[in-house]
Amino acid sequence: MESLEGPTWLEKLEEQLDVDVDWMDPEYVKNMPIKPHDQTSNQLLVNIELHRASNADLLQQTAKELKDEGWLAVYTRIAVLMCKKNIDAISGRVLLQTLPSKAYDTQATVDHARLYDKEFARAGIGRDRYCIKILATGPALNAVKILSQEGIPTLGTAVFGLPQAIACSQAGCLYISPYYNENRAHSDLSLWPDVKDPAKEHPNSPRMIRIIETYKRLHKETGKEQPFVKLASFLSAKEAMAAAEMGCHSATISNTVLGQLAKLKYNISEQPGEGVPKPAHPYKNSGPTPARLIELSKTDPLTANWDGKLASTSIDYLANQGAELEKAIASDPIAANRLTEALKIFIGDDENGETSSRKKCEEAIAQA
Ligand SMILES: O=C(CO)[C@@H](O)[C@H](O)[C@H](O)[C@H](O)COP(=O)(O)O
Repeated sequence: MESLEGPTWLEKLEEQLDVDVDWMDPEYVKNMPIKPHDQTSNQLLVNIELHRASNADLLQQTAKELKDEGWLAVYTRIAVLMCKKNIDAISGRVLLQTLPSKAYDTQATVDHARLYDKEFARAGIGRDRYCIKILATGPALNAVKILSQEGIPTLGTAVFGLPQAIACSQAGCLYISPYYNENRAHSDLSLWPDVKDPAKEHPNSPRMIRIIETYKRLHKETGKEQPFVKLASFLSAKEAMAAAEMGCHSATISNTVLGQLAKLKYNISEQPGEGVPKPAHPYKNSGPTPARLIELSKTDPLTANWDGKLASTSIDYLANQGAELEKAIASDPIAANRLTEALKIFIGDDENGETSSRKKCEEAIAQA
């Protein structure tokens, strides 16, 4: 008979890394079985909240206040106020993303992040309780460089390979979010590599391990802080467990996968591998890659005939508006295609993402 004692997968995972909630509904967040660290989001998730009946009055009020400043002012203020509803239910930061439609425009990205900063300050949320998600393109990471100098915390997102991760370190990101699965796999499961032992068999694990090993090395060699790896885009509970074993600092997990993790009883004999209890700091005195995963970093199942060469940490990926990063992304079909798809999905259409939110805010302004 199944034991009622012992932790759930979710409780076990929280012992090994920081669990974050990738969902903004305040009712959900405050009723979670564990207190999450960060509350992340993206344009799809903000758009869902914006359309909830429970936020209709807040939207109309915000539109009234800011009707002369345009839709982005309304969007930014209400997104911050929707995050504020969760701030007491989490122990860490709330995260909002700059516009995906401006992912190749440095100045527009700087301006939008500064606007978030202003709105967070107005809402009484300090720089230690929020973080701005920025798409990891060459021009947008140049925006991060400016924002880092101003003390605005950032997360480089939609990271699909080592060059983007190194560029995020050079720009001064606090976090990065590599996507374990490509965005399209969430709606087309034929694109999902649903393997038995994700840490070892998921084709993206080698890239994750290379990023973590590179940050550990850079931390040791330079003494400089490196971004913490917050893995995103999971499709199953076992993938989230794999994030801990691979050595990620945190995992941002959708309400669906969090629900699965909370239902499963943890039994080590059924796990292919196991993470270690979370260290005080991910890179200071960090342990090695687990022995059973060590060979992975020499492979790249996502690249046919991979030459085994690691992206160099001495290249300045940010110079000339991020020209070297753009070159590196263009030469890696996986990173290039997945980044293009992520942008397309976040920009969205009449029903989803930035485009739908813009329409909703413009309608609210018209009625104000
Ligand atoms: O990157 C973060 C958090 O930093 C996530 O919100 C990330 O956008 C998502 O996990 C992925 O994009 C997958 O989300 P979705 O396409 O299912 O909404």
